[in-house]
Amino acid sequence: MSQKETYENPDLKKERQNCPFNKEEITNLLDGGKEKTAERKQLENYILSDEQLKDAVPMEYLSHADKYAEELRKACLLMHKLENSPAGQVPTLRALMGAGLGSAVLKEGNPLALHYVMFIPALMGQGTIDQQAKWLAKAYNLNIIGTYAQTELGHGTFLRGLETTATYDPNTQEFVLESPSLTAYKWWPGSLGKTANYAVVMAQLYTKGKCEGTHPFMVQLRDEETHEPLPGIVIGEIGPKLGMNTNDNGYLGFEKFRIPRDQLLMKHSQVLEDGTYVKPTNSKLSYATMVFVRVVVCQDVTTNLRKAVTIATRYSCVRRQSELKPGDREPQVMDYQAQQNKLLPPLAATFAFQLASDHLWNLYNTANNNIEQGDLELLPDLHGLSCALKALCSSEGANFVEVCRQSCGGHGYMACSNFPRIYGQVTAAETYEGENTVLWLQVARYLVKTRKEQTGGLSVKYLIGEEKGPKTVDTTLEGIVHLYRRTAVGLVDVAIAELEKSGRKGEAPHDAWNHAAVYLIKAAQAHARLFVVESFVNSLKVGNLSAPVRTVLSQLCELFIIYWLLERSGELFFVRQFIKKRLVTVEFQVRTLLYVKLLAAIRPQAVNLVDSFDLRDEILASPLGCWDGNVYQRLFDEAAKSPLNQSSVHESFHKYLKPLLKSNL
Ligand SMILES: CCC/C=C/C(=O)SCCNC(=O)CCNC(=O)[C@H](O)C(C)(C)COP(=O)([O-])OP(=O)([O-])OC[C@H]1O[C@@H](n2cnc3c(N)ncnc32)[C@H](O)[C@@H]1OP(=O)([O-])[O-]
Ligand SMILES: Cc1cc2nc3c(=O)[nH]c(=O)nc-3n(C[C@H](O)[C@H](O)[C@H](O)COP(=O)(O)OP(=O)(O)OC[C@H]3O[C@@H](n4cnc5c(N)ncnc54)[C@H](O)[C@@H]3O)c2cc1C
Repeated sequence: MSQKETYENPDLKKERQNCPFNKEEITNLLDGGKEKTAERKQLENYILSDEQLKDAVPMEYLSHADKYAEELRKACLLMHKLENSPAGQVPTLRALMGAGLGSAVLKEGNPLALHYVMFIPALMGQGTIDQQAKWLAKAYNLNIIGTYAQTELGHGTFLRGLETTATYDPNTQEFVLESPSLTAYKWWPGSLGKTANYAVVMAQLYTKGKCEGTHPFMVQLRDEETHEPLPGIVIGEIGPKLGMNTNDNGYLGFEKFRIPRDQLLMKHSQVLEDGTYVKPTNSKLSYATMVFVRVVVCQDVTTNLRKAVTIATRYSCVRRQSELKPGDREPQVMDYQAQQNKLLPPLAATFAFQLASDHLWNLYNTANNNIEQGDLELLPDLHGLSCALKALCSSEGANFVEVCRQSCGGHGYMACSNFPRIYGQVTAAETYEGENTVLWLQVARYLVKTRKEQTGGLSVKYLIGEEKGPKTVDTTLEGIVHLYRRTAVGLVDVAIAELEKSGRKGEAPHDAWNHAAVYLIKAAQAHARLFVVESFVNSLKVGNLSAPVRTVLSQLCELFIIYWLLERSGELFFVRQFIKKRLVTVEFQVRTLLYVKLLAAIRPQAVNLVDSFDLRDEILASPLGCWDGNVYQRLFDEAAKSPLNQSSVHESFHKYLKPLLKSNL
């Protein structure tokens, strides 16, 4: 453990005794190997021991502007620390940008995040070699700080509807950027409000009088010395949000703002000096930065979920409430089956999401290397899978975080529990980088196309040809996975039947699509769940796991896939064969029995499992989830920090309350 205190709550101590598996083995598995664990720990010691990176007062008590200034101070200090990092610059940067180590220092949001997460990836993915040579070193050295400015006040989802224009002027060989209306103003880009002085801006490219669609442009926004907005740039911050308040999301307008021709990022398409437009091999290549972030979001959400589950699980073993057996001592709330039903599925989900995200990350790297060589074959599968997993992990993740909060009763509602921040971050991921419903519909488009044309990538191969496998109840893991597969195929077929029905009624394809949306979304979600479940089951078949670790992970895997099946049992009714063979009822009864048994089997290992995540107290940032379980003392200590507790009578008493008390109303 990273920190062993002298005090350890006796209930937690008991939970940790006789752990049947080696926690470190799971830690290493999640980190990606023993060396990676050692590297992470070394890095955490390096960063978290720096007194200057600690908060003097909890962020909640600072004003909006002070919060920003304080997080920016720490973000800049972190960047200085990169140079001497024991783990090397790149691994340190990665760790600092995510929901793990970075969030222990920058709790309200990193004002430099967009620079690393989108601006640099956009330069790499969209810039030519020459453009990269010109800008990348400056960006890496932090001589310039950038963001990704795409969304506008009027349009975020519908990129073809963006209004910002970049019109080529062959006389001066410049593009003229213009925001033709209020709704054309960029709105939302992170770091834009106060931090960034450059941006990759997505705008409709006009040349020779023709619109060629949205393209990425490298744009300087602020003076490199004074940081004042350049003439023709209207810029500001959009104000407080549900969470991530120091990411300084901003707005941006252009008033006939000119940039040189070579600031169109021209890796995939070009505008020649005379204004001739050269098309990309695929018009969606300009969307590639979003694909990258969707992949990363899955990992980030998983880390956040791990934090929420650790806090709720430890607290649930410390918290004693009510009566289980009449007259007995109040039990740990974790001993209620109802509490296990809340917390063990999200615990299992952390493993399921991580394994699926690992698969997606591998696909991303392979596809990206191929794209660099001009081979776009994997692009549709990458787009389909990244949309599916981003939408699934963020939506399920946000629901699970909220359940974790509720499982901590009143104390879970305290800001210091850290649930509000974790929730704020996870639910943001349901919206940014493609609103989830919109992404589900993109996935459905790919599924329908695959099923109809009988051709598609690896993740949709099961939709090609007749499905095989047992048609009766089969209680093995393989049997359950097959049930997921049949449900996913069945729902795609139901959606296609719905589309065809509307077609026969004479509806145009776009109307038919809109009228089948409920079915299409269900099909896309079933597909995403199938992928996660298959990844979990297949991952347990390979690898050098010790028998005790394999046992507990298999239990979690089984629990999770049964949990989802029961949660979504309604969808089985859409698949006609299941009803015909009365499969639904049998499935439901058999699985519920097994599910309840698994809750009881995993319960004794819950604390050991979250311990194996090896999340330091600074990362959990919650009195409820600390390793030592000293919950009540820590809650008291947090309350003592409230400015309202710095005097016994607040000055407002004399100003307002006393006159009221004396007024005899
Ligand atoms: C820290 C985080 C900070 C946050 C930052 C942000 O939020 S930044 C802001 C984040 N903002 C957002 O995320 C905005 C979300 N909106 C979007 O991404 C797009 O507007 C859209 C994808 C919804 C539709 O786009 P559209 O109307 O242009 O397209 P269409 O529907 O007509 O489909 C045509 C074809 O293109 C295919 N295809 C589509 N995308 C891709 C792709 N990436 N790759 C490959 N292919 C792709 C699609 O499959 C279809 O193929 P088919 O069937 O013909 O073979
Ligand atoms: C925290 C945060 C950070 C962000 N950071 C950035 C950033 O750095 N850079 C940037 O450019 N943008 C950023 N964004 C913007 C973000 O990408 C958009 O908000 C997002 O893509 C959703 O677009 P929208 O706001 O236009 O929603 P809308 O599309 O207006 O969604 C409203 C509703 O309409 C529905 N809807 C829309 N289209 C369809 C459809 N075709 N079919 C069915 N339903 C539909 C949606 O499902 C939703 O329910 C950020 C947003 C947030 C919240």
